[in-house]
Amino acid sequence: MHDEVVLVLDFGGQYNELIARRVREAKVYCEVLPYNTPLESIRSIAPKGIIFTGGPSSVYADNAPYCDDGIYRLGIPILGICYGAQLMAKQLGGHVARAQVREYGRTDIHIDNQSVLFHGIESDTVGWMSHTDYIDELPAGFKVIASSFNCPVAAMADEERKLYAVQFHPEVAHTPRGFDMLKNFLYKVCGCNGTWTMTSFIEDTVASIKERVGNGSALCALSGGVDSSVAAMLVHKAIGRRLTCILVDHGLMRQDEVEEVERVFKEQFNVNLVVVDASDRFLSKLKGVTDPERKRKIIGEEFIRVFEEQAKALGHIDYLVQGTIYPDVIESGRGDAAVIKSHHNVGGLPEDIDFKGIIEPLRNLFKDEVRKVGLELGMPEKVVWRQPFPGPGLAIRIIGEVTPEKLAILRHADAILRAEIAKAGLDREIWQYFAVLTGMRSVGVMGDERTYDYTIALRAVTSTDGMTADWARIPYDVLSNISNRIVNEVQNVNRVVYDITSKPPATIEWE
Ligand SMILES: Nc1ncnc2c1ncn2[C@@H]1O[C@H](COP(=O)(O)OP(=O)(O)OP(=O)(O)O)[C@@H](O)[C@H]1O
Ligand SMILES: O=c1[nH]c(=O)c2[nH+]cn([C@@H]3O[C@H](COP(=O)(O)O)[C@@H](O)[C@H]3O)c2[nH]1
Ligand SMILES: NC(=O)CC[C@H](N)C(=O)O
Ligand SMILES: [Mg+2]
Repeated sequence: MHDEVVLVLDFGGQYNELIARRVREAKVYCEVLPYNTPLESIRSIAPKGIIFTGGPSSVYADNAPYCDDGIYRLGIPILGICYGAQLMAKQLGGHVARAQVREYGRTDIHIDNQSVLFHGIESDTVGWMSHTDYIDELPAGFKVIASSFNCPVAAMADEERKLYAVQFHPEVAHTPRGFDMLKNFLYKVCGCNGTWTMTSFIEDTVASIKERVGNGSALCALSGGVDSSVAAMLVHKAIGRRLTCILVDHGLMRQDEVEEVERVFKEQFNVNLVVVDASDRFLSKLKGVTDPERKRKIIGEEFIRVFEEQAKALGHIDYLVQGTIYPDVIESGRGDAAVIKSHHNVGGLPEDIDFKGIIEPLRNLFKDEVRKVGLELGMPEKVVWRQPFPGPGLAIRIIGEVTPEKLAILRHADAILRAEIAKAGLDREIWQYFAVLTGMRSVGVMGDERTYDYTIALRAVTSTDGMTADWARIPYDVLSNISNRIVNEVQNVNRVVYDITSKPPATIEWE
């Protein structure tokens, strides 16, 4: 279906999808596959090039992920990054050892810009490093094409066989010429033309949904968020009125949210939309539960049960559509990556699901790419630029047990925060902003009387893809208005604090 494909083989790095996304930014279609994908499958895809990602293992450790070494004889250009570079060295007869001096972060490197990989780049540049091991002996046929003070083989190449390896990470923004290096690999080494665009993504996706669903029907879990709205539009383009959207009111939504989503969807889009009030059942399942991962799993399971019941009520439904995107997948712990939190729609999914299959057209994209698709589909800016809201809703913004009383407090505080941010004109600049009910109580004085009430935390972050984030520098005056209004207007709150941690080491949500 695609005239040029590049494969990214996944060896378990946290940020490896960044590589795929850079490839797409260079207008080349790209897929991420597990490191142990059989050679026959790779051959049948006939990629123009292959990129190996980094990963947490050492190549000489037991159980280190190894790909089939026949891959080097396919005649397909390969670029190994970090762990991927070390693996290439090891498998082709070189040697990898623990480095005397490990390198983390910004590192000066000297490159040989005669090598195609580095064409057009000044010979003294910067590479972002993150490694404990290094290549201490080259495999036969390779030469060094970059080095740093502590790392003699910061990059190596066998230009004849079109095999390249870099110890640093060209995919991160902190390697300033990294994108140019990747483009050299794609265009000059692999011979890609860069013809892929978001329009072709839409065409291909719609075509493949058409083929998969055939004459069948589908149910879309629609939250009103940008991911599920874009997913719904793509499926709607493919199968029209055979799609029904279900919005579950789990009682964990923000103030007026259900009514607003219902209005926008009924007015703006010609889709079947059913709103299900399931608040009682979610709240009763969550009663007494305090562990964040358990909350997430309970909500994930209950979502699916509601979808199954609705599917039965509607008659015959084959597929469930979800707006899952890549960060949901990676943080839930895919392949060799660590579990950070179980996103309700991935790690929180139950094992037995009563649908023929799940359709997730956005599973490989980042949020900002999803927004591009939405704009391309002509969706209203209001929907496309909506701030993200997690499926488990306010349940993961109330630390500890979720109760109707706490929900009422949080909803009110959150509505004030959102109104003040909008009033200050900051809603587009800040990626996500919300209130958290910390579950902590402290002493205050109001009207000369002692109070012992809850603390609300404000969380506001800037980000492009939700994978990393920084706390937003909200002007003090705006913070002050928010704080005054919350303690004055919300019952049972006597203190407001502002969360000033980035991600990592914190995450955006508190649970
Ligand atoms: N209340 C809900 N009713 C139905 N489906 C939901 C609900 N909340 C979440 N989902 C499903 O779970 C998926 C993941 O939720 P998530 O919050 O990541 O995406 P989103 O709501 O579509 O977009 P955003 O991240 O911008 O909020 C959604 O795309 C949707 O398919
Ligand atoms: O649909 C979702 N289901 C979930 O279970 C979930 N958990 C976190 N998020 C959202 O993902 C982004 C990253 O959040 P974290 O830094 O808290 O992991 C932020 O935008 C979060 O709001 C979720 N979205
Ligand atoms: N970021 C990486 O890929 C690290 C590779 C390997 N684990 C090392 O420490 O050298
Ligand atoms: Mg959402």
